[in-house]
Amino acid sequence: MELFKYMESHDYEQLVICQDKTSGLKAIIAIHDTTLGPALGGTRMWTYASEEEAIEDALRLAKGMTYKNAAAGLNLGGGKTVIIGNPKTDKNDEMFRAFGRFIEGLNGRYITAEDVGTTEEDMDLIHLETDYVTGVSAEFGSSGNPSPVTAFGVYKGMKAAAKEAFGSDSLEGKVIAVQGVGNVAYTLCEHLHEEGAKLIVTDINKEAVQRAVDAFGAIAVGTDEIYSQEADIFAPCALGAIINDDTIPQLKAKVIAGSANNQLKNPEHGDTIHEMGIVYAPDYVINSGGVINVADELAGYNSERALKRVAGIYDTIEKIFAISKRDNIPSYVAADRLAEERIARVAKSRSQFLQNEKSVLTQKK
Ligand SMILES: NC(=O)C1=CN([C@@H]2O[C@H](COP(=O)(O)OP(=O)(O)OC[C@H]3O[C@@H](n4cnc5c(N)ncnc54)[C@H](O)[C@@H]3O)[C@@H](O)[C@H]2O)C=CC1
Ligand SMILES: CC(C)CC(=O)C(=O)O
Repeated sequence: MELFKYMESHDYEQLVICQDKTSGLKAIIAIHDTTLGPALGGTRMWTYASEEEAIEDALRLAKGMTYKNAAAGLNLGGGKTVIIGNPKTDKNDEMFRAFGRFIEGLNGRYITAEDVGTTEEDMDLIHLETDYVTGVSAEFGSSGNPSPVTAFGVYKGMKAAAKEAFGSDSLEGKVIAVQGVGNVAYTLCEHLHEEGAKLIVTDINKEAVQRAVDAFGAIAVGTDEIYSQEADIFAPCALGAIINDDTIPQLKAKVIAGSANNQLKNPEHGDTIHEMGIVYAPDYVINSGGVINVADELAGYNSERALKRVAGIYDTIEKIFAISKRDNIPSYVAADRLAEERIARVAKSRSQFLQNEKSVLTQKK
């Protein structure tokens, strides 16, 4: 990859490579855009096939956070970290403390939280070294693990998508195929089951599948069979790039609404499902509940306020469908437009000169 060329073409601000030999930390912090405020985005720990793949993932996910935070109406920019390693075997306390010190060194340009492979306990270790971390334990007056709130937001967004597709937002009796029943999807299934939806689930983890079968009477299917189920709604809650040339022809669902980041393999796949009449709830909008929740910590966490804001994902999704219809564009383009227009408006409103202690006018002769 030609790094500067890539960063320039996607408007990235900064890439920080952090290593600590003692703990084995190998982290990449990507900051995409801080027009709206400091960059907030989680830390992912994953085994990457190469360093290049890890850098690409950090950059891609950071840009996604810029759009997610902007569309959610947060005064925050976009960033993300990936730590290279196996979250089951390669973690140690010193690693997260060392990482916390690197974050502290950025002096508030980047604030972290949980993502795939990291936990509340990891955030608590980071918190020993910096205040620029959210999703830490409730005992520190914080919001804790964001996954249940992400799930609540996905549930609300799915209802808005159901209204668009079926004329009613009731999920009672709807057949919903859920891909991956991990942290977010398990709580999502709780909401769906409570409302009377019929669940079909898959996961590479057999225990996770069994848990959903036992708790919700879900029907278990193989990982390759989930796309072709006779379902009303497909809820991707595991991996990215699962809407692609192979899977689209198999889909029978009229709605795609799930928590996974970067669901469209390429933008063209968003065009194809739009042309097929499938109602797609853009990923970074429907899954923004977690970041809305952790962002609330920055103002002193208030769970009632945060949940009310997360419930607003329903309205944001409705607004995106309205833009999509008005401008005759796919919903993913409508979401991008919403985010980009907000960033452009704020950039313009902040462009006038403001005197501060570094200004030429205040420098002592
Ligand atoms: N946790 C959160 O608050 C947020 C999560 N997300 C996204 O939502 C998705 C799920 O996140 P979590 O539930 O936190 O992760 P998780 O790791 O707890 O759950 C993911 C599940 O997917 C399963 N899985 C992996 N590969 C699979 C495959 N090929 N087929 C079927 N299942 C497979 C895993 O075994 C696991 O049970 C991720 O894409 C994440 O980036 C997005 C926003 C916030
Ligand atoms: C809790 C969030 C900060 C996690 C995140 O990075 C995301 O929404 O993808």
